[in-house]
Amino acid sequence: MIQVSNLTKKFGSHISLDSVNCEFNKNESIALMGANGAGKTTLIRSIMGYYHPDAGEVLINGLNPVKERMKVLEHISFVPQLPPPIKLSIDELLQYITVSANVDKELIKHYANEMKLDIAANMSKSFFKLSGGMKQKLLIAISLAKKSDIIIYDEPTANLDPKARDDFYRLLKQNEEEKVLLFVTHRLEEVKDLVNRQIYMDLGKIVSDERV
Ligand SMILES: Nc1ncnc2c1ncn2[C@@H]1O[C@H](COP(=O)(O)OP(=O)(O)OP(=O)(O)O)[C@@H](O)[C@H]1O
Repeated sequence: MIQVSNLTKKFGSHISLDSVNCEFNKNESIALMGANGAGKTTLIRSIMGYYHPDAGEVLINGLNPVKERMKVLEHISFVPQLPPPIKLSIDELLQYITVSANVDKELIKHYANEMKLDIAANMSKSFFKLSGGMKQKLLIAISLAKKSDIIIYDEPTANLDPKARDDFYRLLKQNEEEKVLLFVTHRLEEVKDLVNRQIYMDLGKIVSDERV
């Protein structure tokens, strides 16, 4: 589903990805780990077509994510490390997502409810005025409701309290079948039951890739 071939990405003279090769297929749940600056975020941004590679390529279901970004993003649910500074109200945001990405609004509300986010009480509030944890819960609810075949999470639990983390992992467990789940994390023990592949990066390279 995701093929990364000889992918190199530089920022100035710094090599963030150094000829990376990997493949991610259906029914794989991958913990992507490594020290700060190892290249994890650069890899997932490259998968989503944010960056032009300096060499090599990424293919998502055969499509180039830089050239066919909109088509590729239809297949991907993504929750970033830091929530984006969205100025829309929750109501407007849900409306926008429902129309632009064809996501079922009621399903977003369902998952928000499962994440113990009181969406009804916050409908008119701006997204950026929610607490860090509330933003993350809403983004997670949207990512699950989107029903994509590729789910990418870049350390999504930093702002979640332990109960919310448990809720999140439970929902994810119910939703991982027939998908690629790519989970950037520094806490393997939290996602151990969820993943069946563990990849470590260092200095822009994959240094270990184990199926577990
Ligand atoms: N937009 C950018 N401009 C310049 N340098 C960048 C950019 N994005 C990443 N880098 C550099 O690329 C390297 C890899 O960064 P990346 O964010 O991919 O690491 P990471 O493994 O996700 O780290 P962390 O665990 O801290 O999130 C770092 O040295 C970083 O400074």
